[in-house]
Amino acid sequence: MSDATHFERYGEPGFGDYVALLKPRVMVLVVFTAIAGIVAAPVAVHPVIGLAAILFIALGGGASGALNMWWDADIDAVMRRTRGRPIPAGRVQPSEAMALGLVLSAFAVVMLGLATNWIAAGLLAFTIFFYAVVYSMWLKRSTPQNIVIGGAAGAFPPMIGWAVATGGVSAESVMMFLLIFMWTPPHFWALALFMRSDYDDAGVPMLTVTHGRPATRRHVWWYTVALTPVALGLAFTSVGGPIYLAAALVMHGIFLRGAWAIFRRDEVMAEADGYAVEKRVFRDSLAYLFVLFGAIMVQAALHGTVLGAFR
Ligand code: HEM
Ligand SMILES: CC(C)=CCC/C(C)=C/CC/C(C)=C/COP(=O)(O)OP(=O)(O)O
Repeated sequence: MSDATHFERYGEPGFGDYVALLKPRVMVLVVFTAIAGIVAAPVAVHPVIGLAAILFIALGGGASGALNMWWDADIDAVMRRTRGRPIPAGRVQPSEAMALGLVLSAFAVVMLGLATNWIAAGLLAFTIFFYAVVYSMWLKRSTPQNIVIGGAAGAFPPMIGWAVATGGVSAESVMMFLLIFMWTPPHFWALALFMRSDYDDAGVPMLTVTHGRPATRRHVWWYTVALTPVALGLAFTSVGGPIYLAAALVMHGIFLRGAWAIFRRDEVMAEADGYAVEKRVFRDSLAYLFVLFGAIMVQAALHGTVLGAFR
């Protein structure tokens, strides 16, 4: 085996490996929130421009995922959840992932700027920088506040979408940012609770590792409480309305109930049912953003801005 080539040992990289570098499953929700930002804006976007913008935001998001995978390959190799990723599994060379991430980032930003405007492109560039450099390279390995501050990266896409349509920033787009920003910690900590020792093994200072599980449970609850005024307050802005309000009341009620259950449990109770509550809250967190941003799009359709684009 010693004189086997790299590819004889690990297999040829396939197209699927390069797609996996772009974190496509997470990017579905990221792109969904960006689309909501585009359609909720009070300015109609031509459908072709809108579709192009969505494509370039998706490519930019994917590119930032590739840069994250390149930088984090060493810790991904240690964690059970991530050790099958293309770089730690040996199917893609780190330098290839870095090159893909850099080229795709530049392409996505320039194309978004040419297709729409440079405010939107600048926001996309900043988002990529924030995820790849501020979160991945700096905060992730240095502070348990990593996902609280770094989570801002994932909150920018609706603002990018809004800027695509309007060329600017507004109170509504900042509120949509805050919705994802405040949602990210409970989304992630619910998962960290049932991922057990993964982050300990990798030496990543996640809250579960630095402050322990009871503290993480308290944080899930209080961040979900803090999310309440943002989630409900959006209903009373120009992107909200009765449908959004109904969706927010139901989804936020479910999220609060789950966060409370997490707060009230200890590890013995969680072990006993295989972390069923934590797993459910994580799944519910994904449904939460899909439904709330879906409701924003429905409200936009009712306000006529979507249909207006086709007139
Ligand atoms: C710092 C911020 C965040 C952290 C640390 C985080 C962490 C994670 C982790 C570790 C997973 C586990 C599954 C996987 O490896 O794919 C996950 C899943 C997921 N996250 Fe997040 N997340 C963050 C922000 C976001 C944002 C902003 C979104 C979208 C708006 C998002 C959407 C998703 C989705 C859709 C999944 C499920 C993926 C699947 O089905 O495999 N996350 N997240
Ligand atoms: C448009 C644009 C540029 C969007 C970027 C959106 C963005 C920052 C998404 C990040 C969400 C995410 C996958 C975090 C995972 O944290 P991690 O990387 O620590 O998780 P891991 O342990 O699974 O690698």
